[in-house]
Amino acid sequence: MSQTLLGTPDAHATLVAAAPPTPLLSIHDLVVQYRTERGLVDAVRGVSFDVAPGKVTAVVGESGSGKSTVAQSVIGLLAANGRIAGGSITLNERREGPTELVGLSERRWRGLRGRCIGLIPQDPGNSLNPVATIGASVAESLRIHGQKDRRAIRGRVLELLDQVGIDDPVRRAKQYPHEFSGGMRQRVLIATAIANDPELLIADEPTSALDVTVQRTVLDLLDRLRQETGTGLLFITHDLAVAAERADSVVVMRGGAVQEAGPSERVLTRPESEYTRQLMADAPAFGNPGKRERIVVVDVAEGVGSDPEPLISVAAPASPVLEVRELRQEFRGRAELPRSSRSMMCRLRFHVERHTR
Ligand SMILES: Nc1ncnc2c1ncn2[C@@H]1O[C@H](COP(=O)(O)OP(=O)(O)OP(=O)(O)O)[C@@H](O)[C@H]1O
Repeated sequence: MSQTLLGTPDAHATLVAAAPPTPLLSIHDLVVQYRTERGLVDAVRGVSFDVAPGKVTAVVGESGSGKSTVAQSVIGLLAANGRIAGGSITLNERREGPTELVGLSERRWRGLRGRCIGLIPQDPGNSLNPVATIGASVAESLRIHGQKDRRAIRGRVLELLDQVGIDDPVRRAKQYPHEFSGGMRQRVLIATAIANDPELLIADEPTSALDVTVQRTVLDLLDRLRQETGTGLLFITHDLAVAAERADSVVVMRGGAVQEAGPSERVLTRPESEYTRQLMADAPAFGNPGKRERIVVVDVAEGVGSDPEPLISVAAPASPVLEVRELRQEFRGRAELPRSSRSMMCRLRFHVERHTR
């Protein structure tokens, strides 16, 4: 007598293997409001999406679309005038299983924040205590979560600094934030965020305050650490090109709502929503190559005197100064401009594809 398909052990194994993994984070129908002089404002209106374990989910959208509000809700750090008015945020926590984050008491948040969810903030300049040494800042995140043994803490701090690529950690740990560059400070903040092996990292525009040359190394570092530790990453960015390069899935937000969500490869190559298409068309380093015009940049010179901006000459620009200014911005995101040789002519040749409207 033939067995039913479901009855065979092999078929069962196949079905189990094919089942999608339980999401690390599930946001369902999230509504967030801010109290303002004009009354209550809905900043997030019914947002739902998941973050898979060990994967990168990028939330993209223009300024004011609600990206940071979602991130702040997930880590329980909404501004004092903000409140979650509806929905749920469930963290599938390694130790305690599914944990509802909406309505969590501050006491429970203190146990969870930093231990289960790490935050990499936007501005490394303002996020470290200026009067604490680098070592003390990283150590603090370990102490908060119960680490008491001074020797173990010191060892772990040095290990973390080394892990995020800070040379000579013994010497560096004794220095203060002002002795570190922006990129180095961001590495320290990443070390702090991963100190307690969180299952979820939230990075809110982690490189937007950094020089373009440093942005890539910091993003590479995040990629490497994520792969090493298996941490899921909720990545807030306005940069679609970065999302395309780094994210497994993308959530496109507009006006506090999700316009479109799915695997980044699909969303950013075959968008279903007109808004995503528009965002892609407007992104300088992104979009439909068929709609681009090629401009050859013939010279880039370091700015001189009171104008530190790079001076860029283009062959046959479609229109004058304004576009050259736009091009400077575009360069920031695309190529390393030589900064060291001020006033020295740098003969560089770049091919820049510029979107034409
Ligand atoms: N503390 C606040 N009080 C009142 N309104 C706020 C507050 N914080 C944010 N908002 C408003 O909520 C909406 C969403 O803001 P949010 O910062 O989440 O957007 P965003 O997509 O992260 O933007 P950006 O990329 O500029 O940071 C905006 O209309 C913003 O003005």
